[in-house]
Amino acid sequence: MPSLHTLSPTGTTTPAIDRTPFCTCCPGATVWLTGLPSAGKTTIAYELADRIRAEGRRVEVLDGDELRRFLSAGLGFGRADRHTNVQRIGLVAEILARNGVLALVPVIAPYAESRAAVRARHAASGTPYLEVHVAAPVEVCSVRDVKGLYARAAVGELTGLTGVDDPYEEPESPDLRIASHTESARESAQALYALLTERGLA
Ligand SMILES: Nc1ncnc2c1ncn2[C@@H]1O[C@H](COP(=O)(O)OS(=O)(=O)O)[C@@H](OP(=O)(O)O)[C@H]1O
Ligand SMILES: Nc1ncnc2c1ncn2[C@@H]1O[C@H](COP(=O)(O)OP(=O)(O)O)[C@@H](O)[C@H]1O
Repeated sequence: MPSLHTLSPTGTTTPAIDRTPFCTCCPGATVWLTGLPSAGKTTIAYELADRIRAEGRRVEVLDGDELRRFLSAGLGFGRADRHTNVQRIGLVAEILARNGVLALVPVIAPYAESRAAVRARHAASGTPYLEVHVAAPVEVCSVRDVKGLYARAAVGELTGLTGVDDPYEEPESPDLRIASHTESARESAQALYALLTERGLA
């Protein structure tokens, strides 16, 4: 059953701005979905975004691929560049979240130190932050191989692939760990929705 939300007034004067009524009763938050390539981060983020948007919440998916084309253009996949990428995305997410948006971030973020810095930035501004480990193991991810990266790594066309020949530091105590290899994407999105509800964020 859809939850009850308070709706803001509908504006009529500036057509260029989306004036769709939106829920103002839940605070914004950042939900960072970390995990290996093809673990299911993007699928879960968009599935959840559709559901939450339908309830009148403002929600944005900060898609790693898209952000790397613009915000992080020119960055590679070495440790320093991945850290920079994650900090930049963390900043954007925090700005959105502290302004009432639910920011869903399906980005690998392989280093615990990078993730901790993003969490600390949110804590400093009192902005809710959830870390979700999308935990399909590399054996499953490499079969899914949505973008063909594992196949390219297997024949030596790609090096530095997370989980293959580049590190992935698993979160030790995430707010939620999703077994995205033993359940459907819909079930995974539902588990995350349940956590948001429990924390008063949806
Ligand atoms: N070497 C290597 N390692 C990992 N990932 C790679 C690599 N090369 C390209 N890609 C593709 O880049 C997508 C975005 O990466 P991210 O910005 O999420 O990575 S990171 O957080 O900066 O580590 C990431 O997207 P997802 O597959 O959705 O995770 C990959 O498809
Ligand atoms: N429980 C699940 N959660 C998310 N994706 C799943 C799940 N089960 C199977 N999948 C499939 O796994 C693939 C994950 O791809 P994607 O979401 O692009 O991964 P990532 O963003 O982590 O690289 C998709 O083809 C999706 O349909």
